[in-house]
Amino acid sequence: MRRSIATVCLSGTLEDKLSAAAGAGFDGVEIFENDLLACPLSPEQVAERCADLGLAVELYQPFRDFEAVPEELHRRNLRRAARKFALARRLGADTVLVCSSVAPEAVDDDALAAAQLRALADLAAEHGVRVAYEALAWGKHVRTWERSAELVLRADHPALGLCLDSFHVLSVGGDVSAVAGFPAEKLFFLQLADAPHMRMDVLQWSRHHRLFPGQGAFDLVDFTSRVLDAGYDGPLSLEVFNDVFRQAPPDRAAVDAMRSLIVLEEALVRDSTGSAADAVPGSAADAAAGAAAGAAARARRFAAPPPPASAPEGFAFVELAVDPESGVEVARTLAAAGFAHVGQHRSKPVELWQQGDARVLLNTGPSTAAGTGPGSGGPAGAAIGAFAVETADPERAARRATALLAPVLPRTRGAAEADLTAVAAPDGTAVFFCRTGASDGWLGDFILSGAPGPDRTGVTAIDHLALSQPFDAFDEATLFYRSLFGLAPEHDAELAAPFGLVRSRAVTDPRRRLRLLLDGTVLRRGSWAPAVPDPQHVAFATDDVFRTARALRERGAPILEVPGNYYDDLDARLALDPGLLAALREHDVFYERDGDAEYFHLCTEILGSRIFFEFVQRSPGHHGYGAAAAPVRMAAHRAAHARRRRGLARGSGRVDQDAGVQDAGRV
Ligand SMILES: O=C(O)c1ccc(O)c(O)c1
Ligand SMILES: [Mg+2]
Repeated sequence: MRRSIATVCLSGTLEDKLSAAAGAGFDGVEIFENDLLACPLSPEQVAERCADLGLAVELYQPFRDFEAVPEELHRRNLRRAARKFALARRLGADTVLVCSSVAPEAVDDDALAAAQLRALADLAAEHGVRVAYEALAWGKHVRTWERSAELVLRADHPALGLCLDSFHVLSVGGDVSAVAGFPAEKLFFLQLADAPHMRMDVLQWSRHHRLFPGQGAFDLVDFTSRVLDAGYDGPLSLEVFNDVFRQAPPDRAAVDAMRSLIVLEEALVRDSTGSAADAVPGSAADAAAGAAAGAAARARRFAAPPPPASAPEGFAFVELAVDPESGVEVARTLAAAGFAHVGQHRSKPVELWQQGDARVLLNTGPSTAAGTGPGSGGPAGAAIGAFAVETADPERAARRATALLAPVLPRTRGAAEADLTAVAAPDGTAVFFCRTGASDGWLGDFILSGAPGPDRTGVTAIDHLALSQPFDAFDEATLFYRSLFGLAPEHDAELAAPFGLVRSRAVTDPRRRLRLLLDGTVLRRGSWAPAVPDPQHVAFATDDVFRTARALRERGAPILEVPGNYYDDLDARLALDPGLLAALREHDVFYERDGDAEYFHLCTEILGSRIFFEFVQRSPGHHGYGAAAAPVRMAAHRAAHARRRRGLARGSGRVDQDAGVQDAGRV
């Protein structure tokens, strides 16, 4: 099926948008009126540009406030429509979108609405175009797709059909199951948009917060499959009004959009591998067989899906880009946590440190990270440059990543070194796919100088990585990490942090082997900024957080000091055993409880410019990430940072009021 994108999804001039759409591989576009009005090219030149770029002009839109009005206004509306139909022809578009009226003059009269739509369709046919009629969720009288469908049937004209837009249906809790009975030849256009659940005015929600499929909370697989199974065979067209995408680089947004369609199509055909012959009698099995048959039919209409995700087994390693100064501090802290320097890369200035199954690479050379994110370029100061996902089939995982348009990073490697593919995540982090146990695996690139020592500090593995996301890239990053590894969002939190709201979203695989925490600001940050911009952290799992805390303290690691108020509140809220409370307080350990399941975490101060380590002890039933304490932690990091800058010792009390402010954004 053809893949299309509305120009409203992308930032820039019409020309920017068209080249971005073509660059991402779209087959066509919906041209928005405002984009055309502001464009110096004539409609013919736009048509020519689209043809040169290999883009079909699938639709021109929107034409507003047409139906069910007094006769005099109807005549004027027809004149207006004639101009737009002629324009659509000049653009090479054969379909014009007409959205349901919001005009105060519109009356609640289906017979009148249908008659006027029929007149409109007559006019369209004279111009050689069609009208796709769409119910806006906030239309004056026509708000549901069912009502727009009734009008289309009642008007009964071959040049009049339906435009279904997932947002207008799903935002108000509608569903399209009844579309199965609607004539397929009148299904003219399908617009797809996702959105997060929000409780707000539906127009505002639609105009500001739509997302590409897979980035929000709507069930677009169900929605789209019903429309396709009803016989729709036009393009799948993304129509996303989003304040962030409107200011994001259009080339990247277009790739993000294309990735969302590839993943949606994959989900639409996924059942096709389930064989109907395996079905046992019974209604559930019949339904499953029906779904499988539907998916098989759909599969014939789509390009081949990407190779399936290879289930993640965990983190093979995390690589920290460090400069000589921060490198010393990071290494010292790792050593305090019981890590040993167990290997040296054969050709690069990269050290391998290990404790339990937690492996950390310290890279003092050029960062592996892509040139796009905050971890890239310039002296690292210490940042997460890369991480590697352990999987049984790293080659397939890499093929999936490239099929999902993840940029492959150019890599230099010495003779006989492992051929690892790395792709760049939207935040610039390099992502590798590995099989640690393999004879030709990545460990072979290191000269191993010994096993991790018997130094038991409790650290067993990497629990999760927290990656801060550039403001523009949060939703893109969610989709990227989800789709590459088959992860799903587990938690969404909005934290009232000291320097503004922070979004925090955890994504993980069904077995919770790979946990990623994505953080970003809710609003673009101004000049008032934290002393530690965009901190990232590596959270190590420990089986005894107090043992880890003691080891760190004895060896002089910079443990983050937690304010006493935090523990007083903990006591008030949870009525903890006094012994436990005292231990938490003594060791600067944060605590969270979910039913009987507990989560302990302790942090270091910032090492270098933006990373810190966290040590996490979770009971098996706890799937959180310490969100409750995050604002306290952020303030504590700022306090510690300011104190350090002033050369003061831990516990020296109040922070210099100016320290974090005047040097905001710098270290
Ligand atoms: O917000 C709007 O006005 C608008 C316009 C055209 C559409 O296709 C749509 O879904 C919404
Ligand atoms: Mg629409």
